[in-house]
Amino acid sequence: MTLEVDVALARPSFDLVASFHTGSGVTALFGHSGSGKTTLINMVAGLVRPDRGRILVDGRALFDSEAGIDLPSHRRRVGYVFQESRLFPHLTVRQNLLYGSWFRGRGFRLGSVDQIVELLGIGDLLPRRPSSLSGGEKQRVAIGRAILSDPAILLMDEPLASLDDARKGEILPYLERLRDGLDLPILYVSHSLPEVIRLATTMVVLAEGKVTAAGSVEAVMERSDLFPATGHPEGGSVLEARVAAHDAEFGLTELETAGGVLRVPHLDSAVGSRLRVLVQSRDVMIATERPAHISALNILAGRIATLRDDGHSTGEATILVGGSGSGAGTIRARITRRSIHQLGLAPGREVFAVVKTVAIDDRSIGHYPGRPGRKPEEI
Ligand SMILES: Nc1ncnc2c1ncn2[C@@H]1O[C@H](COP(=O)(O)OP(=O)(O)OP(=O)(O)O)[C@@H](O)[C@H]1O
Repeated sequence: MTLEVDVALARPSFDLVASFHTGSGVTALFGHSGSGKTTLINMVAGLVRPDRGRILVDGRALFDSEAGIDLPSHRRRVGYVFQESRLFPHLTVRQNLLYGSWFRGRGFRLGSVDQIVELLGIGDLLPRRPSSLSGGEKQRVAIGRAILSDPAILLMDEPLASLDDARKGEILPYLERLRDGLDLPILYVSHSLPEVIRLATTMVVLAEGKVTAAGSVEAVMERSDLFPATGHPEGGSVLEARVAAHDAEFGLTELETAGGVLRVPHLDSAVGSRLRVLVQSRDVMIATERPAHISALNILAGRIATLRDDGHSTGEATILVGGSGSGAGTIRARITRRSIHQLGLAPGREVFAVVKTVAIDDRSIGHYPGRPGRKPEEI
């Protein structure tokens, strides 16, 4: 599947000019509040009309100003999940789910209703009404309803935004199952970096109505210059990792990365699983000698590649860990300008990156899309 977007819209206080191409899996539209994410996803849905441009799904034009095409929403074959579930309060969960299927033609590409119910774990909820469901359950039903309309693409606008952390944690595995179990591309609006790292295959970064980067999550995260414009001055880096062992005594999981072993709180992933880990730059400290007598369990040896400061109080160091060449990984550390000065940090200097174990949890760990052990380029 492909999604091609090349659109422009001028509003009195806001211009949006966006162009990107993406494929299967989850494409995250990432950017800070007001960057144009909802406007863009609404253009794909047919709720906002671009001034000019084209939007194609698998080569099929949903909108093409030159050709005079502007399909109405109900003919676009898009499923839309909003921040709040927007279920019909007077219908049961079963009726809400089937409502989506009333609008589809014959045949359901994505599997049976039972399969979708099973995939989302909502079988027990079928006779209930939305008012008796938790926020996470409502969102799972809303996702089921959107899928059962048999869309060619699923649009999700911050579907976890109204949920607390516990509910978010509950729903994320279902989103991973959707991504890996259905042949359905998902355009996913988020301003949560951990969510993007966990779910997305591709990332499109928006700032002030412009696409500032688009590509694989790993490649985009390499671009530390992007993050100030996204409202995340403290970006991070994504390390490729493999589950090496579980330490039952202390409730830890050991991850092998290019830079060395990372110990993180216990993860529910089998030994051998391939993961990616977001290490946020604010969770990394730098030492010029290997620290001893320190509580942090993760000390990675490396060399400073770049150093940049904001001219005020803080700076960011990019540290190459695990040697050079293709085996190397990158870690970023956000530290004060005073520390840069006191430690005499400079590009080329050998240092140790210290990562707090508790800074990495389920929400900053993503399974590679597809079956465990597969890398994105193999899918
Ligand atoms: N109907 C409208 N008329 C005029 N301006 C609008 C309209 N809808 C949105 N805007 C403006 O367009 C800009 C982008 O808004 P949009 O909702 O797309 O951003 P966003 O990235 O989704 O933000 P958030 O994360 O807060 O939802 C904002 O400046 C907003 O005020």
